[in-house]
Amino acid sequence: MDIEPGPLSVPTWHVVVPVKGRSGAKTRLVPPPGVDRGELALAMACDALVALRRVVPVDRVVVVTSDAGLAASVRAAGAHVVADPGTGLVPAVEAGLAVLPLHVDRAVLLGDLPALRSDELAAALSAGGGQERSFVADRGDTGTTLLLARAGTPHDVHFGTGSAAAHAAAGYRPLALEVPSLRTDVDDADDLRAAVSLGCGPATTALLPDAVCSP
Ligand SMILES: Nc1nc2c(ncn2[C@@H]2O[C@H](COP(=O)(O)OP(=O)(O)OP(=O)(O)O)[C@@H](O)[C@H]2O)c(=O)[nH]1
Ligand SMILES: C=C(OP(=O)(O)O)C(=O)O
Repeated sequence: MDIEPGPLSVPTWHVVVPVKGRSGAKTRLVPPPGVDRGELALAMACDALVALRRVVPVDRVVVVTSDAGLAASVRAAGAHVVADPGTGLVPAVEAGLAVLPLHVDRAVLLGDLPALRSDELAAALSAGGGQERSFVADRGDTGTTLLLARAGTPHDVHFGTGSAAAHAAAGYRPLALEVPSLRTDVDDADDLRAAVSLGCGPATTALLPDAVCSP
């Protein structure tokens, strides 16, 4: 999180990132032997946050979490922390959005994107600037990884199973972009392999045994 903003900066978006605490995180993901699931979930979120930080000024980042360690490092970096209401993903996202005024562009980026690349995120945020409401679907086209609403347009959040269709039904336009790192959310071991083949960030890579990182 101590990375200076680079030339990719897309300054108009404020971005909410929900990150579950260690316990109860990523229950569908069977981690490689010897890897703690909660630590892996947090590492993936850290890699996503570092990529985000290269694109958006840190004081426009809002992390919703109950994890004290993550909250402390996020605050130290200059981003905002909102306490997790503890009632699931949608309430967590809504709690983050609630601290942002309607008159700014507001994005929600999920935190399970360990291979996220700044240039792909910047491309999506730029494309979202052309729509009132838009989203990026996950690689299976069923979930949502990035949800965007321009200034003045309220969000209508439907994260969870089948969220891509739900967001489309709510009037969000799908952004058809070549952004594999932004579409590769990690729910299970197959997703983790896909993320590794794209190249995970350093926090995730450091946790994974060499066998997982080898082709
Ligand atoms: N703050 C917060 N973030 C959440 C919550 N539920 C999910 N998230 C985050 O939202 C993103 C996508 O969530 P999921 O894929 O449902 O993750 P998960 O609940 O850890 O995984 P499963 O247990 O396998 O469903 C991840 O970054 C999670 O950390 C929640 O209740 N609170
Ligand atoms: C959180 C979502 O689903 P999944 O956990 O299946 O990625 C979603 O796409 O809104």
